[in-house]
Amino acid sequence: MKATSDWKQMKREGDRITMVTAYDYPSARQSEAAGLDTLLVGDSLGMTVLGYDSTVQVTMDDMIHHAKAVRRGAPDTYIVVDMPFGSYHANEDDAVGNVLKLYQQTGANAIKLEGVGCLDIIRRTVAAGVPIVGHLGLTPQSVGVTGFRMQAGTHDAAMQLIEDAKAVEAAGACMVVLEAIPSDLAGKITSTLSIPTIGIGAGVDVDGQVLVYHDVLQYGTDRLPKFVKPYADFNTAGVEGLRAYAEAVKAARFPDEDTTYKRKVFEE
Ligand SMILES: Nc1nc(=O)c2c([nH]1)NC[C@@H]1CN(c3ccc(C(=O)N[C@@H](CCC(=O)O)C(=O)O)cc3)CN21
Ligand SMILES: CC(C)C(=O)C(=O)O
Ligand SMILES: [Mg+2]
Repeated sequence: MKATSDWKQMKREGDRITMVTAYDYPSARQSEAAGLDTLLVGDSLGMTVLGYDSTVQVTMDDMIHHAKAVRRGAPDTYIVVDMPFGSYHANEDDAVGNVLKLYQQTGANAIKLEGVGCLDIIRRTVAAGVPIVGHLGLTPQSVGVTGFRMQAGTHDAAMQLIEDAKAVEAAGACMVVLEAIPSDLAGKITSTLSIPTIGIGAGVDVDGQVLVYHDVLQYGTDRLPKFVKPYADFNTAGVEGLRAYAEAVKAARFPDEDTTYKRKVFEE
């Protein structure tokens, strides 16, 4: 398993960091078998596996439930878990308590928080011993304010994001996710920071990439964000498999010899 101290070293050596989201035991098992450097139990699980229209409805209990399953499926992979909406903005003491709770109860290796409004929480939880990942650019928990669209598209907003990224590093984060921003800005931030940047819709000039499991594999998703390139088609494979199963049942071709217990318990 990677350690938090490995991330900066990978950046220095130009060894690109691979990350994918995982939400449950089977997706975690597959991701570990595929050799991903790190997994993210993203609050995007609210959309991909719970069917909400945003991540805002996701709770601490949801994150704990899913993260524990991911840890069981990927015991030897570095796991980052998202703090959900509402768990770190009401007041700082509760926020710190919730970070510690998520870290302690799930066996996560790091906890991720969105935005630049939580610098004190990052400082306090890193001081308490929790590795923290930042997340800037499009921060989906602010969908009501920003929409799901590219961020920092003007020179001023780009300059601000560079300052925000420096502040997140200075607060003690060990990595930062950059979501849906122009690639030249992501490149600038990447060369400015000594911690790795993990891009999603941030171009190739970053230190690593993250995508949503269900997007990479086309599993239960229909409309994909602009920045997604799918690498498999679970939708087609799944529907074809289920249709074949239903047809076999209708035609009494399933169950067959091999899938039937044949011990006789009644006299002829
Ligand atoms: N399945 C999934 N994949 C993701 O990458 C993802 C989630 N869910 N849920 C949480 C956020 C939301 N994300 C999104 C969703 C859509 C766009 C998108 O396609 N934006 C378009 C339309 C912009 C507009 O409405 O003007 C774009 O071209 O940027 C971007 C990020 C990224 N995250
Ligand atoms: C898209 C990534 C960065 C995320 O935060 C999530 O999946 O929740
Ligand atoms: Mg998230």
